Amino acid sequence: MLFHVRMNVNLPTSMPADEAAQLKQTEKEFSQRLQREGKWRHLWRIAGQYANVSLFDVDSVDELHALLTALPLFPYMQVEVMALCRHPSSIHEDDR
Ligand SMILES: O=C(O)CC1=CCC(=O)O1
Repeated sequence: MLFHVRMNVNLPTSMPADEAAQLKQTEKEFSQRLQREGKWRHLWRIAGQYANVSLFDVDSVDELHALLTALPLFPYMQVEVMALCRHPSSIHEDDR
């Protein structure tokens, strides 16, 4: 199942710089593991914003929820999810 996910990150300005850097590093390692596993298919920065657009390929909504809520930055994110299905005109066989 494919999901388009937008994540807006809002770290508190009061957070110490070393704590923010550690969180971002842990987030990076977590997301790169999921990318290598094929669960996090694409990850793009939204230009000019501390936000990303991602494509997840998971087995269920429950799995997506578990992955998103396990993100180290999750407590500081606003997350929007759109479920995707195959477009009849798509030429990409893996669009499902
Ligand atoms: O920087 C972000 O957009 C938040 C994030 C998600 C995965 C990652 O490595 O950083």
